[in-house]
Amino acid sequence: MFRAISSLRSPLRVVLPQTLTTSSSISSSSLCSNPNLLSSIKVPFDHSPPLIFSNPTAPAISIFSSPFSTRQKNEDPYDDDYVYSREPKSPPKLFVVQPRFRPDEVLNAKLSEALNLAHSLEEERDGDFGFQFGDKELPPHIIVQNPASRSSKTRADMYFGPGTVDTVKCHLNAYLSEESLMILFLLISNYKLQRAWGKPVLDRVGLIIEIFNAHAQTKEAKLQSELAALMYKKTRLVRVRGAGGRLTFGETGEAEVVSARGRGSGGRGFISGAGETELQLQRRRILERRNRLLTEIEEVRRTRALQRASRKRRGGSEGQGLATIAVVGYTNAGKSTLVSALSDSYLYSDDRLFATVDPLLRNVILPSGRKVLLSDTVGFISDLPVQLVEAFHATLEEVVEADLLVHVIDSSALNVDEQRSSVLQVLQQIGVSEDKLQNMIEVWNKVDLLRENAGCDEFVDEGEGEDEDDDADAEEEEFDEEAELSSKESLKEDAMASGLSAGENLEPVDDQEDDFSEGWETVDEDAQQDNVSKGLNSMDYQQVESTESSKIINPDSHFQREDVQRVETSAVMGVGLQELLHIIDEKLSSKKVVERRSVDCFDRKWRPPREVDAGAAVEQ
Ligand SMILES: Nc1nc2c(ncn2[C@@H]2O[C@H](COP(=O)(O)OP(=O)(O)OP(=O)(O)O)[C@@H](O)[C@H]2O)c(=O)[nH]1
Ligand SMILES: [Mg+2]
Repeated sequence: MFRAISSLRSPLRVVLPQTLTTSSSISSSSLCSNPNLLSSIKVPFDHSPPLIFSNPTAPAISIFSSPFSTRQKNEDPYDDDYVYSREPKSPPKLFVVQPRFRPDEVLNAKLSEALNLAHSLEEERDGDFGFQFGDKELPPHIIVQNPASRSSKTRADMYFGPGTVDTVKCHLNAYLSEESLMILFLLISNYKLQRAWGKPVLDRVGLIIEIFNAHAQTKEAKLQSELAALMYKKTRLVRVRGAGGRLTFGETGEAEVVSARGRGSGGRGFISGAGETELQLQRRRILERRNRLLTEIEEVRRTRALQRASRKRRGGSEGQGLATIAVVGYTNAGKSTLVSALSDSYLYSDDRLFATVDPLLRNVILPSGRKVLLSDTVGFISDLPVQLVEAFHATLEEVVEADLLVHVIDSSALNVDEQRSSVLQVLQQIGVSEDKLQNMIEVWNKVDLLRENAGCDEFVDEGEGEDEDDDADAEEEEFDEEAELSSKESLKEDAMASGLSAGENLEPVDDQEDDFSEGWETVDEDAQQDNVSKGLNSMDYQQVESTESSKIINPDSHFQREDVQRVETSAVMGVGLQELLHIIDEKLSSKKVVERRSVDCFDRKWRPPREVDAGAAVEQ
């Protein structure tokens, strides 16, 4: 069977406009004074509606909104919506600031991913997105000098040197309206940059978490995304020592003490505490909400465990357990498309990154007649935010507990090696056993694009799909986790209500002893000046190092094993699917299948990998 490849929708491929790649060499003064220069830089952007903050009725929780600017003094601290919400119908405008990397292939891969991430942020409505992904214009972007080059002009507090800060500001003023947001990749968000640029600054981690929030549909995914957003927010609360040494909170320098909570008069005419500061208030609320979310997520986790056990008991036609195969891989590798093709069912797939946030199970009948479950799950990304890994505990446990893993790799990706190694690292870090990693099947997907690039317009379909009877018998079964959860909801709500009314799980806040500022990021401008001479602060280095290192980790160094079974597929063309099903069949029936065992993968604190190669090539 012949099929034309040209009919396929190819994934987003970013071609860097020449004007952009040279933009970092434009001095800020010449840029600001020369309008022609500005207009020569291609900044495509539509006039989509502006972001609206603080809509108290909107259910979506956003980390975009700043606690500094949207704090409502009289809000009910126990109101679930106290964490600032935004209007879900308004996808934010983003402007991407991409530090330059060498060589150009690395820069292209990083920029492509950055733009794709920024592009992917859109609220899902009624199970659909407002725009076709391919119809959207790329967000405006600029490439700037990489601060990791540690030039003498680099400022520890601003991350970038003053020239770069000014250049970016000129672009922002020229292209973005007041409501627009900006995203800054590869570094921590920084309130001083926010102040300098007059825009909220969001880092890559924050954007990824925000995309999860926007794309989550089921209750489970929403809970976990919100938890990740909360934890991200918590680490971004800052206290600043401003002029005169006075401690203030956030960019606007609001007064620190905001309530009398924590003051103990004891009726004896003296004050024993200084009151609750804005930081303490914000942190206390985050912790309270976190505890409530954790309670609900724990319930989800228990329900999932029960469902797994019941699936296991139900068994297949020959008495074996109903095996679960987790389909894992980098985001956009084609996992959902593959699961759809194998199970002859429909799963949402799109070029948007993190199109799938809610895990789904599909029935598949293997060539031997054995029935198994394919689990389509959330995609990974390099330097996966720790907040997400920790919050998505319940979802990732499905991967850890699966009988077999199928790793889908986008063989046409610019940075395919980096993507592959990132996934392997995440799998290791969430607690997948070494045996399971060895037994994993590697699916090199999108081979049609490789062949397309090699100049072939068509290729022979190897006949997969001709024997459609096998698949036709595959009874589609979607495990509606929501429905199964609903029967438990009343119980859960009762438990939560009683727990909260009894004050359990809430941190005490009555005494001065409970100093909620402990462990908070305190920015002391004097101390920061010391860091200027040393270059960037340690957090900045960590971010940069981990990002730069991710491109140079040799994926083959640790995972190159002769027995790793690889199969080439094109999920959209139906190529390689039968071969894959046969391999799954063999693996499950052979003794190689690793015994299911419970691994508590989150006992230890997960941290992003830090492999650094001295050969990292960064522009100096
Ligand atoms: N050309 C080509 N495109 C493919 C193939 N498989 C998937 N795609 C496309 O790649 C894009 C991403 O596919 P998905 O199935 O959503 O990828 P995913 O891994 O589930 O992505 P996330 O859920 O976002 O992690 C979609 O536009 C698919 O149509 C393939 O074999 N060839
Ligand atoms: Mg998917």
